[in-house]
Amino acid sequence: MCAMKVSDMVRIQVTPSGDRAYDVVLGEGALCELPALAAGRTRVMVIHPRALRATAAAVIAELRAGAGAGVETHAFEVPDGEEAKQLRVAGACWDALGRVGFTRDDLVVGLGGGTTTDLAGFAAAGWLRGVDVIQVPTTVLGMVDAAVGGKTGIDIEAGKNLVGAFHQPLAVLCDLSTLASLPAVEVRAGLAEVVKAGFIADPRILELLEADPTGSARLPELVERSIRVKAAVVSGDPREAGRREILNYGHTLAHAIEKVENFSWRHGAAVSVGMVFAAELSRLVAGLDRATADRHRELLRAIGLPVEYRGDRWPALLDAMRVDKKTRGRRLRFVVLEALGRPRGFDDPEPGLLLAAYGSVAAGGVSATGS
Ligand SMILES: NC(=O)c1ccc[n+]([C@@H]2O[C@H](COP(=O)([O-])OP(=O)(O)OC[C@H]3O[C@@H](n4cnc5c(N)ncnc54)[C@H](O)[C@@H]3O)[C@@H](O)[C@H]2O)c1
Ligand SMILES: O=C(O)C(=O)C[C@@H](O)[C@H](O)[C@H](O)COP(=O)(O)O
Ligand SMILES: [Zn+2]
Repeated sequence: MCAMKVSDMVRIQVTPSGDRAYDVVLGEGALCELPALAAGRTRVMVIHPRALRATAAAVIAELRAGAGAGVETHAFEVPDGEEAKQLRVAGACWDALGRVGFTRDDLVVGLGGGTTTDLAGFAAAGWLRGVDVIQVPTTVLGMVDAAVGGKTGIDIEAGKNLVGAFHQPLAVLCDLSTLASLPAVEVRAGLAEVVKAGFIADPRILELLEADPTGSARLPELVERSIRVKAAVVSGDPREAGRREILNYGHTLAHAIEKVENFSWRHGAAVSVGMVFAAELSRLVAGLDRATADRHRELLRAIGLPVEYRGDRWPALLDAMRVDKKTRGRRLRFVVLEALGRPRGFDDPEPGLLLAAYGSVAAGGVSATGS
């Protein structure tokens, strides 16, 4: 795998205050940096989904060849998709680490999409109260968002990502060649978080996607720009004491949709609907101009992402939003845009305004009493 010519890598530093700095390495062949980073460890556990069984085997072979004879390598397979982010799967990871006698100077590698990196990061955060993890995202969404910034966690019955930890990785290796096998529907899901980065901080992203909604012509640039947005935000506020919440744009409703749909919706698809809703709320409560609000729907639709959800689900969504992490007491909190690139928090919108904003995404009109 690493015998091929490795192109120049882009390196983006994340400097979380109070924690060690690390690089996000981006480019074709970034994975080839893993053996050197793993050298000197006694054990490496590669946590990967079923879909990446062959890639994991190749990574293990590279580690055996390049990390030194003393490194013992293990692979642990987890389910594809959101099914991996469950307590019983985290428990299975910890049992696997226990079986091989994983110690504090050993290394976990999270190889896969955002669900895998969230799970592997959480497993690493919990094991012996924290061991090193290197994240190797293999989806667009994982590269531009999930693997960067140290938010790890799992879902529980009460809601999405409700149990987790902040645990910064040692490095993030975004090898663009791993995206060759990624289905188009997963690329589109990842573009939702790219669009988010565009609206909250980097409007050039929106122009690039408007020119080519598949993103394919300029994917490396889109990924790099989005990582730069995320790296800058999490460096300033790694544990979401304040500003980091802007990365939650569109997510209050998105996480509620995911919960109401029993986690069968892709995260990126839910974020797409959530951003159309948040844009309309922004228009109603924060003075966002109509053209920028409409731009959300137009771009997300052009990409092929959903911009509507069931109108009869509003009561269930409202219930789910009450356990969002931004909620304080009984006050719901949303991220809104005052203008393009100017996000901020907004507390406790009037119920009528929330319902009106939901009207902008409600297929078949809103039914406030629900089904
Ligand atoms: N921690 C964070 O900051 C953060 C940020 C954004 C999203 N997330 C989380 O990320 C998750 C979504 O991540 P995702 O969209 O990457 O989904 P995912 O991890 O479910 O991956 C999508 C699917 O593609 C498969 N896959 C992964 N890489 C592949 C490849 N290269 N080729 C073929 N198949 C491949 C996976 O097995 C899965 O079936 C959600 O749980 C979301 O909450 C976390
Ligand atoms: O990194 C962050 O901070 C984000 O909010 C990024 C989001 O895209 C991501 O979906 C995150 O997992 C949501 O976090 P949560 O704290 O709302 O669960
Ligand atoms: Zn997200």
